[in-house]
Amino acid sequence: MNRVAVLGAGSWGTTFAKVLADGGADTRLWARRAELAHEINESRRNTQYLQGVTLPEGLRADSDARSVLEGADQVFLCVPSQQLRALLDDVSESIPAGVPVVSLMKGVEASTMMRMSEVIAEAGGIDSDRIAVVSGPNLALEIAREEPTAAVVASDSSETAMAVARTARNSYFTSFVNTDVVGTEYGGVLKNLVALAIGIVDGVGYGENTKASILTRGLAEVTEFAVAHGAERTTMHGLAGLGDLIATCNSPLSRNFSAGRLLGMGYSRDDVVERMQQVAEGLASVEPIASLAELRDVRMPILDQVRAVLLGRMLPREIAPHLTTGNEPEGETHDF
Ligand SMILES: NC(=O)C1=CN([C@@H]2O[C@H](COP(=O)(O)OP(=O)(O)OC[C@H]3O[C@@H](n4cnc5c(N)ncnc54)[C@H](OP(=O)(O)O)[C@@H]3O)[C@@H](O)[C@H]2O)C=CC1
Ligand SMILES: O=C(CO)COP(=O)(O)O
Repeated sequence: MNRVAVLGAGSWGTTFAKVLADGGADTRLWARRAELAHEINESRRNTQYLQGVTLPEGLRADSDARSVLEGADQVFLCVPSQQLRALLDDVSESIPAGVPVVSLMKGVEASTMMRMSEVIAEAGGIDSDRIAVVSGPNLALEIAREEPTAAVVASDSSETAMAVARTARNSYFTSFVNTDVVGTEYGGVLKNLVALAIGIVDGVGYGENTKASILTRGLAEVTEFAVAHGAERTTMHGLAGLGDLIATCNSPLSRNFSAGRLLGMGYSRDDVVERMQQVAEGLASVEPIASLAELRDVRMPILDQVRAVLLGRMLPREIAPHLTTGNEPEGETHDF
């Protein structure tokens, strides 16, 4: 039996730990607060993050990361992206040698513009063929309720991807594999920005045409960005790209959609951050992704507009009329 460690006991870390335990793995979950670890072990609940969900017996929580990591065959990391480096600084020496290290996160590090797999390689000193990333249409609460779902596991090494996919599989959760780490990661990061945009127009009160327009143009924008950074185009049309856009962009379960909705209702960025109970990664990704887009000369009109709303330079209700780049002469804008 595989022994696995999941670091981070928020909504996704806890859900993914349940996925692994339900797939037969002996699963240890690190919760930074001892009282949360206690609740998980004693009542099989994580009431703050997963209301109404009963956690399996094969999952044990602990607030000591070192004992969670001891003897693990695979390690899964799931804290907010801005916190990953500090976590690795603390625990990387306790990660067993040679085992796969897997990112479940969907952000970039704002200060370095690095993807999570890059932070794992740099701060954790882990070889790229041991690193994997998981992404896809994976709203935590739906999976915790055991609704059938698919994800993608990507690694430079197909052996690593397959080993992780075999562990992250059970009666309600399926993992597909690929070797496009860049595309799989950027799919998860970039759909958060489109979800913010769609949340904004939903908050304004616009209907389905506006949202479908942004989602479809969002896919084109996200694809151009990811391909310019080395992703495979096909990845963006798979689970980690289109799949995650569809799941996230119109679901009240999405924190990014919900944060966008608050912006659309007129709350400021600071108000939104204060009101969010959980991490909305898109808020911290806007600036680094805008900088990366500029570096590769990729035009991202939807991102630009989300950024303008966050900076208070554009009214939320002004987003929709500028779905194309806004600068081309009439007749020179193309769809795909
Ligand atoms: N929720 C979802 O549906 C999905 C989320 N993801 C991704 O998973 C990642 C984690 O998100 P999610 O679990 O949803 O987030 P949550 O907001 O639900 O939970 C965050 C977790 O990180 C912990 N944490 C916060 N700050 C720190 C810190 N400084 N050091 C260590 N731990 C910290 C929190 O601990 P505490 O409770 O003590 O504050 C909590 O356990 C994100 O990148 C997200 O994009 C990916 C797919 C689906
Ligand atoms: O990544 C997710 C679904 O795939 C979760 O989205 P949010 O972080 O917006 O809740």
